[in-house]
Amino acid sequence: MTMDTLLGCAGLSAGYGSMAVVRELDLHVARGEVVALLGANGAGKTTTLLTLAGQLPPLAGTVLADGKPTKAPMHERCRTGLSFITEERSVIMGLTAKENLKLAGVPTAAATALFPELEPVLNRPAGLLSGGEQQMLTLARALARRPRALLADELSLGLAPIIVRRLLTALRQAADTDGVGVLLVEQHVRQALRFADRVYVLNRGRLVLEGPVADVQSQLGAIEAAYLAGAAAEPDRPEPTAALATPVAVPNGPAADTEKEQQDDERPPGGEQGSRVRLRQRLRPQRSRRDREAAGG
Ligand SMILES: Nc1ncnc2c1ncn2[C@@H]1O[C@H](COP(=O)(O)OP(=O)(O)OP(=O)(O)O)[C@@H](O)[C@H]1O
Repeated sequence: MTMDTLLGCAGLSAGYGSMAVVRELDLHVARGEVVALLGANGAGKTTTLLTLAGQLPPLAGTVLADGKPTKAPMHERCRTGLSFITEERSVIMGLTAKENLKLAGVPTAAATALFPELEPVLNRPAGLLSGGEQQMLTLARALARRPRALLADELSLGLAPIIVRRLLTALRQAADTDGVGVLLVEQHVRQALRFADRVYVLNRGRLVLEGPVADVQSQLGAIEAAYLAGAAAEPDRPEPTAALATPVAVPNGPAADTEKEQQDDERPPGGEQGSRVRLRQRLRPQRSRRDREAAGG
């Protein structure tokens, strides 16, 4: 961790009631970094983001903001430069795109400067926008407020690869140009790794791998096989740490459009409906309206 650390955690256990689903997690995101948090369905990614955002209290350990421990709730964190895009679409469907921006206090010009694609649809109800346009609106709303740190949970759920690239490009630019620190949970693993600087991989709530993307590229095949593809479907199998001892070469580097990657990109992200239902359930008792508005970016 450096002076530039915007958000992170040390020895964090997180979960629901007294049940920890994330254990002993150390993680940090520095200014200008895009960091990918990966893991199979149920690995604890959303729980981690909720806890880092101040939405769930930690069961143990410390959440860090600007390198210092914090217990501030999410609405306070949002006032001091945090933005959290949850996996639920957070635009208000009955309002136009322009009204959604106005409600968030974001000038239309600032949003269209980030996403010129929104210009022709500004007067359309958000509910009639495509999924990609809705997420551009969400991201424009979040980035136009110039956050210092941004948590994004499956921003590209269910979207076409070309839109995923567009959204991730915008995040990368925000990191490069404005120094935003981005922590990204993404189902499109290979896409995410093209844009990320570093990666953390969770398996059943525990960190099993971390490092710069360049260092873990060679292990990507093993990581996918061990933690990202079948792990959720086979919850009782032994911890597959041995798989990582034998790095599997990935024939094409991150910039190549391989057939495998194409398949990865085209694959419908798993557990969409389940994730959304769970998110709603876990937030219902705790989420105030103010939090929801803040979370929307
Ligand atoms: N409100 C809740 N109460 C109890 N357990 C929960 C609650 N929400 C989630 N869980 C459990 O916590 C574990 C981690 O879930 P989490 O949603 O953080 O994983 P994830 O990696 O984000 O998965 P996904 O990719 O499916 O969104 C899972 O076993 C899940 O069933």
